[in-house]
This record gives sequence, structure tokens and C-alpha cells, in this order.
Amino acid sequence: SHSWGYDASDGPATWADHFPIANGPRQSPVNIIPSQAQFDSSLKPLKLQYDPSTSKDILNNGHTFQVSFLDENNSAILSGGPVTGTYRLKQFHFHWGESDDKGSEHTVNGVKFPCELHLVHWNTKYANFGEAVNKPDGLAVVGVFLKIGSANPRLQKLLDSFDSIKAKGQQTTFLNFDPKNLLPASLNFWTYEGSLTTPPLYESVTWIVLKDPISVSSAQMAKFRSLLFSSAGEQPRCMCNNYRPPQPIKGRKVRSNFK
Ligand SMILES: CCN[C@H]1CN(CCOC)S(=O)(=O)c2sc(S(N)(=O)=O)cc21
Ligand SMILES: [Zn+2]
Repeated sequence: SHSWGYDASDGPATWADHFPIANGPRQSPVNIIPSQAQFDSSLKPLKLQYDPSTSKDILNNGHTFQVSFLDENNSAILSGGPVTGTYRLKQFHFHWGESDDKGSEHTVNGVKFPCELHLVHWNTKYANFGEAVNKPDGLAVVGVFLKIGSANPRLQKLLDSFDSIKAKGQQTTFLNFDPKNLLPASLNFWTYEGSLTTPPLYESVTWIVLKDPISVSSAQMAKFRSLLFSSAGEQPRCMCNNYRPPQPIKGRKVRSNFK
């Protein structure tokens, strides 16, 4: 498939050339304006049951780093919130900037966070992830903002693995990591119908963006920026600014489960 990236030559402004859905009606991310979000009392509490955590490995895929999970059974699932049925955790990954003043994909009142975590789940009404990935109700992604503050000890295990996945294509075993430890205390969220924020940009994601951020220190963010977009032996290119900017809301409603 066509190679894409985040530079001026292959970044978000060029994606429509090979992925025309980039200009579709339900693209992500979006700017969230809390005062315009609609409180929906019919939204159920979000249920994230990640026990026991079945993490498998951590990979640098040349666009981000991601931790993947065993998804043959319901050991790590999302239910409730805006979704019907059960969605299985497939992987989580992050997006971040070259400096602490940008990096998130969703924004809140136009404010960018330095980093954003995405926990990707697929609808078990479909046989597998590959079947679900391009269906309108195929995926549910939980977005968590990271805000500069004190160092977050729960990120340390991830950061300690970076030396072994520095370059594109490198991966290593990553067992017993519980993604629950990456969640804020409150599961208050905004939700809207959107898309993957990277090619192929499928309009298959129910977005569930948590209102409360988790912390990350500036030094920890610097470690994210030690990863490379490039493969070993190539001219090293810092993995950073791997975020798509907000897309037109096109009449979509953003709902909240909190007032
Ligand atoms: C670098 C490639 N990223 C994508 C890979 N996958 C889709 C294609 O697979 C066949 S995916 O479903 O795992 C997701 S979720 C996601 S985001 N940022 O919207 O949460 C991006 C991607
Ligand atoms: Zn993402």
C-alpha cells in the first residue's frame, strides 16, 4: 500500500491523494468544544475490563509505537459507554509532538496536549479485527490526553523498552502490561462517530475521548522523541509530530456522559 508519513511531502495535507476518504463526512480527529457537547443521560458508564492483561509485544511500525494484545478471547474488553455489545482490545499506541506545546490529535477548545494515547478495540460482532476495521461500527478507540506534570511511573515500563524498538520494524516481547494503569481516575468522556486518524482513514471508529488527562514529565516526553520513523541504517528521522490535525466536524454531534 502507498507509503505515507507526517512530513510536508507525505503528511496529512497529502493523504487525500491516495486516500480520498480523507475528505469524508466523519473524519478524525476533531476539536472538542465542551460548551457545545450535548450531555446524554442515556449513555451508560464506560466499562473497561482489562484483566488479566494479555499484552504480547511492543513494535515500532514507522508511524508510532504500539503494544499489541492477544485478542482470541474476551480478556481485555470495552463495553457500555456509547457502544452496543463487546469490543476487544487489539493494541494501544500514542501520538506526540517535537515539543511539549503540541502532539495530541484531538484538541479541547483548540488546546493541544503534548501527547495522546489511543486504545484500539474491535467489535466482536465481526469474526476478527480485519473484518471489523472498515465497518461503520467496527472499532471503538479510547483517547487519553497526556499533560505535562510530574513523571508518570506507569509509563516507565514502556519508556524502558524504547532502546530495543528505536528503529522502524523493531519489536520485542512485552508481557503482563496492564493498560488499566494508563487510565485517569475518572472515565468521564466525550463521544462522537469518526475515523482512523491515519491512512487508510476508515470511517469505522466510535471515538471515546476521556475528559481527564494523565500526567507525563517533559523528560519522559523527550524519551518518546528518541524513537525513529526511519529503519536501522537509514538517515535517522526523529519520530515526533506523528499527529493529524483536527478535521471538519461536518454537522456531527459530540456527546458527553457528564455535565
Ligand atoms: C499506523 C497505522 N495505524 C492504523 C492501523 N490500523 C488500521 C489499519 O489496519 C489494517 S488500526 O486499526 O490498528 C489503527 S487505529 C488508529 S487511530 N490513530 O485512529 O487510533 C490508527 C490505526
Ligand atoms: Zn492513534
